Amino acid sequence: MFSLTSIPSATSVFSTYTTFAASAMLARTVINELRTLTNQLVPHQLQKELFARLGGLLWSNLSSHVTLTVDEYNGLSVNEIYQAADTYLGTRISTLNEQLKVSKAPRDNKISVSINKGEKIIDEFEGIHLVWEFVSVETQKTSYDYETCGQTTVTSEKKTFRLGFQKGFKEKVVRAYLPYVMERAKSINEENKRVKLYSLGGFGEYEGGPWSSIDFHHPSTFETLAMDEEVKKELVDDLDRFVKRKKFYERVGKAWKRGYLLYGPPGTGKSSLIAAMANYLKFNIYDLELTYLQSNSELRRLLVSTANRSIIVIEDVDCSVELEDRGCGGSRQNESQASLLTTRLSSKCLTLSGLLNFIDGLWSSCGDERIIVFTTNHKDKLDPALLRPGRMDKHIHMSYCTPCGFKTLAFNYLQIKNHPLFGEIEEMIKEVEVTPAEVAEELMRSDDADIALRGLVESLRRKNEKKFEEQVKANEEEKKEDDREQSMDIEKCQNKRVRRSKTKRVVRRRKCRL
Ligand SMILES: Nc1ncnc2c1ncn2[C@@H]1O[C@H](COP(=O)(O)OP(=O)(O)OP(=O)(O)O)[C@@H](O)[C@H]1O
Ligand SMILES: [Mg+2]
Repeated sequence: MFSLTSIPSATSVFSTYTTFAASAMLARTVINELRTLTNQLVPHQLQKELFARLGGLLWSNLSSHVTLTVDEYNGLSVNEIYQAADTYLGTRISTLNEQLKVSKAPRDNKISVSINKGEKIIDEFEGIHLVWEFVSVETQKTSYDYETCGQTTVTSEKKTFRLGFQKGFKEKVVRAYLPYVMERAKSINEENKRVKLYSLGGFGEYEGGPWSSIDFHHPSTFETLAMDEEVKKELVDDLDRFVKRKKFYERVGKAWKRGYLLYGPPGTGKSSLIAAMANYLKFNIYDLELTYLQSNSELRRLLVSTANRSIIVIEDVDCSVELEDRGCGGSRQNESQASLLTTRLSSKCLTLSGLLNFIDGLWSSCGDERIIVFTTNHKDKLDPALLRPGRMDKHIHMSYCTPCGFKTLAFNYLQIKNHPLFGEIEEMIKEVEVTPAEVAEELMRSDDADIALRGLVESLRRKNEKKFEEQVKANEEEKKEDDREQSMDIEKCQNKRVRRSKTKRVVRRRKCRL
């Protein structure tokens, strides 16, 4: 991965010092002193020149130091240390670096800055002074091209980072500093990561496996989500705790997995909440359509090919599988029919709780964090086994819009925190069942807050009237039903009375005969 080159010591400006540590300390002190002094007296351009020369002088003259060479490629495979260094050093560029490169990938949001050939970056780690240098060597290869029947010249660039430090720290640099650089690079990459949406089927970039992906640009975040503030905070805390608990899950011997069941009427934000979770954690989303599945082995293959730090989503779980007891073994005969769920195309039984067990077994062996989310509009239709405690870790109810939710939406869509119509709207929202999606639709109708809010008041009023009419109708129906039952009762009573009087007459006649 990297090679070690010992550079022989040359005549040192610090030759009076016998230990490397002492000379390094002195060097640092001198540099710092000079830095303070020159900051006050010497112009910036001159400073750079001075430090470049002094740095070079010190490094080449220290009694002994080591240079680690980190090539971009290790044979045919990429060198992860090179990649990590490239990412990490992007954050260590100082005002003294002047030869910089900038780049931006087509779908990236950020411009990345890196050092150019020959530039040096100074770093400090637990008292070790380190100098990184970027080296790039262009090589030209001439070969015979059979297509053009002539010579072609291919230019390739061999990129390397050289890391110099005092020899005595070799162990510490390899064992502590480089892992630190890799760890930092990982979190920088996570911060800049683009979330991807993976689906089964044929859209997006096909990456060789069963999933194809597209960049996920859903704008939903926890700030824009209209939901009970307490539930929201609880969920964010739960996610934070979950991602930090690798050791805990290892200790208790459980798969590092968290399951959420989101339930509520259409348009209350279940899918938006999943998007907010993915954006918050920077986890990719895998949209698992159970109806596509042909067999359990296919399910296994799909789950195995999902990457770690991801959210597996099974939407509308009450509809994505058919309820059947066809093809199930004897042991399943006792289970309620509702708990037997088979995929449409499969003749094998697959219960959702079984699916969870299956996932547990699979993921406990790979040790990476996964989240699984089920959504449904009808919690009551779900497999009771799935609702048992311990199956899904959290059940989250996405409700109709609340006054508080309305304020969040008004801020999202109109950037307002108050308005004379707010009071009236909040009162109406308490009375009417309106989804956040419906409120959002009204608020989107105009950029003018007055117009948009008046439109919302109107639509809430219409909804209220409709609700009132429906209520009146329902009351009338109920009354009709009551009347019908009452008249049936009267009829029954009359018939009974007739029967009873007939019986009495018969009894009287019998008595008379006696
Ligand atoms: N709670 C919410 N907060 C913010 N916006 C919301 C919320 N609920 C719905 N919306 C808006 O309505 C649109 C539809 O919502 P979404 O798809 O998240 O609802 P859903 O509950 O998943 O519905 P379904 O059950 O039909 O899948 C969203 O794109 C968003 O603009
Ligand atoms: Mg949805």
